[in-house]
Amino acid sequence: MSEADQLKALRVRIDSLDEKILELISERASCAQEVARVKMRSLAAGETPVFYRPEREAWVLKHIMELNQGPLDNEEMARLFREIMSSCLALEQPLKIAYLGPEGTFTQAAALKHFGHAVISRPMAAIDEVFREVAAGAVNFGVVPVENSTEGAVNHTLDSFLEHDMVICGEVELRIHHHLLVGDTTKTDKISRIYSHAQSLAQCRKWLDANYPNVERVAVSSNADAARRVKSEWNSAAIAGDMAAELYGLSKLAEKIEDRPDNSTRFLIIGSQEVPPTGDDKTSIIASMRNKPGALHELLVPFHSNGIDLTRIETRPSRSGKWTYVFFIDFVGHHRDPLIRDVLDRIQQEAVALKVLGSYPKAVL
Ligand SMILES: C=C(O[C@@H]1C=C(C(=O)O)C=C[C@H]1O)C(=O)O
Repeated sequence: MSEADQLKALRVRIDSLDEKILELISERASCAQEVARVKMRSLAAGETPVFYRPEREAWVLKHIMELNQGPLDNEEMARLFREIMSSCLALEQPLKIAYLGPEGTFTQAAALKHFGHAVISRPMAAIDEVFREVAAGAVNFGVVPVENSTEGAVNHTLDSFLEHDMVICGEVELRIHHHLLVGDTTKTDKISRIYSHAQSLAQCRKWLDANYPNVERVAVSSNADAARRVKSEWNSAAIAGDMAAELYGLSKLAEKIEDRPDNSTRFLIIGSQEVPPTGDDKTSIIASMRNKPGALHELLVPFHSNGIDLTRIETRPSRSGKWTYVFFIDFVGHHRDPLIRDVLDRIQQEAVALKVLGSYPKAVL
């Protein structure tokens, strides 16, 4: 067979597969619509339906990854299913998501990675505003950064948990690649100012020291904001990610300039919905202890004696007294697991205050 004939035959096959995929996706979407009808029918008076089920979505993605035999890798396949589920859920109810904006931030990328693209996403000017928007019920969920593998905790987010009653419903992890971006009119040999968010400047500190030691580094409210400023200034550059580069039509003078190649940020999904166990969950708590010797030890012993895996511990000033602290702790397990309940009961006896921020499926993607 000639090359042209072979290609023709393959394209006929692809067309027929696409038709089958189309039919199957439509059938799947109809099932999701039916799920919505069933949920509506069994609603008690005054009750609002819950369409979004993070624990179910985590299971679907994991199931797909287990079944997948290639040639697409697991992450790629799960990403496709993530989008199918997002569109199916939007038929039931399009989710409204507030995120730390403006458009083009890594937090927006995290929101889309977690929920897929079929959501209504609203950029907020500050982390606290995301919390307030969720608390006011103006959106279903919020997305905020909580820690970076190079720079550590995002304190604004931790402190916001002290001020708002919020449930953590999920987590997302995103590899963060930073680029040095310039506009069409930038004179690249005359750059005298580099804009970015303070976290991003810190994540690229060594690269900047080596390549632009004498250039002023200006911290702005987000790296998308940095990218926007560069558009109209011939002597400045921005450090930002792909989304911001695309959004503001900037080009990359240098790519992947983060000091650590595994630079990642973890984001939290905040809302008001408790998530049932999936068998592969994490829990976040805030505990404040009496200000006495051995307080931290007392807090940690119950975890150790029950063999619970702590994934993170962070300390912040409590704001209720000078030199008193609260501990933010993440660990593996769900607060409904009997073992975890036992640990929490033991901590409760020693702590001045204990707040379970939420149990949620471990990030799948
Ligand atoms: C279909 C459902 O509702 C939503 C859509 C899902 C999907 O498309 O697979 C999964 C969970 C829910 O977020 C359901 O509850 O099963």
